[in-house]
Amino acid sequence: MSTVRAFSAPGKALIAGGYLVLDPAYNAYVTALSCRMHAVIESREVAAKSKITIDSPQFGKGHWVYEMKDEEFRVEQVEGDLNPFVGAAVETILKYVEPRESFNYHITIYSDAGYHTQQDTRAVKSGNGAKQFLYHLEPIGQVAKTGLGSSAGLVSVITGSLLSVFKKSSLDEIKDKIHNLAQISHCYAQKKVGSGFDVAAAIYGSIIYRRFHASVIDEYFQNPKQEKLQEIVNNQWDFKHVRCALPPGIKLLMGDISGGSETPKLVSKVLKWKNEDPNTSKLLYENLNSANMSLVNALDQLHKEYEENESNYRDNLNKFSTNSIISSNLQSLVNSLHDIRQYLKKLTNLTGADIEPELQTILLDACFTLPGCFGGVVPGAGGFDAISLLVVESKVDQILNQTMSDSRFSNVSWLNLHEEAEGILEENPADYKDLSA
Ligand SMILES: Nc1ncnc2c1ncn2[C@@H]1O[C@H](COP(=O)(O)OP(=O)(O)O)[C@@H](O)[C@H]1O
Ligand SMILES: C[C@@](O)(CCOP(=O)(O)OP(=O)(O)O)CC(=O)O
Repeated sequence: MSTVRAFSAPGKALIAGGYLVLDPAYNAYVTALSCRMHAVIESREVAAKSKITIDSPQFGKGHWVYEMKDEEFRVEQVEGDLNPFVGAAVETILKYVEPRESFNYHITIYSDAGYHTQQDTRAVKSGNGAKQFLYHLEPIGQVAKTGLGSSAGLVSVITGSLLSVFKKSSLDEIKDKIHNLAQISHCYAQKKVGSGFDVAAAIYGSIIYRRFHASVIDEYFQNPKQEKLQEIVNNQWDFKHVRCALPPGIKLLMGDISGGSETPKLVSKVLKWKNEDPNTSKLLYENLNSANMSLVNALDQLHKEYEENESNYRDNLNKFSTNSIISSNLQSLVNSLHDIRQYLKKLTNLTGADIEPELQTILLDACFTLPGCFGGVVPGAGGFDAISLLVVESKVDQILNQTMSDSRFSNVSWLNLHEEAEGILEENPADYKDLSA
């Protein structure tokens, strides 16, 4: 195997399952996006001390060096500002691998344009033209994010690339271990055990996801010993990641609202209400979950319909987009999106958390009148960040044109994204040459 290898992992949109996914009783529907985080890893001549260097040339001060200190596999950062996600990924992997031979790995990170604002950037293409990335002047912490899960992608590609080279493995052989390690590192960097759907999507791609029990990771945080880490990472975790993808001809359209929301604040409001009113919350969670599962079921039925009779399926999509007849499976899709919104609106009113605030309600109602639109939701934690629509693919251009001159959509920027269902992938290192010059 070549000494240079490259990997990429996708960003995400949580289409259904926000808040519920924090509880291992419920499933969520997560779509992986065409916006990906990349890592190019190279083994360099070994120096006096074993070290890992990470460069993120698209951002100011994007340079971090970590040295391994002793036989305990302790890591010390010797260059760069604090980057908790990079630090946690490097530290955890070394503790897990216990490398006995000296090493000097150099990783270069590249992130696709969708993760961050595109203002004040310069585009740079790789030598062979296969990849293009935007370069910012500011350090990463000062560049506005879009909420597609940059830290989950980052931790996943750093973990994936290092474990692949240390173990001299292909991704498929070690994917579950990469997942477990990335979840642990991401939780450690965030100082909390979240639902982990973003890391799971970065590794496994578009998935129906049910979370692991927080105790799996808590146990290690309480006893952060090497043996414990190895035991936990090598164990089979009790969680669900079943591959999924949108049915053919149906496209996810994401609109950036650039209002911004703080997920932790929204989550704490919802959890407070849930504790204070267990009966009402239980009922609402159950109803919201039924609507979420109706969406999953409708998408599944549409796949089956496509496999059984493709021309009939395409005909139904056409009829829907020209506003005449709607087939029963497409009607179920419309109904499920509508129901999800009703329950998220209830959650908004009962908790006081701006999950589907009035402005988003007005916007989503307007979106429903667009040609070929099945409906839409506020993804993830909701708020003023974004909207996600499911639309007939052949109508996308018309939607983009129509909304450009319609004042109801003046605060929406349609994102240049689509579903790319694949999780972490090995890439061709030649596609990244001459980027960081
Ligand atoms: N391209 C990158 N290079 C280096 N660090 C990055 C990069 N992208 C993200 N990060 C790290 O992830 C942090 C953002 O994580 P977070 O606040 O969880 O946002 P997101 O919702 O996009 O995951 C950044 O402050 C930085 O530490
Ligand atoms: C509320 C949640 O269930 C979903 C949040 O989804 P987002 O996609 O909004 O996530 P961030 O990128 O971290 O803001 C919290 C969770 O599952 O961690």
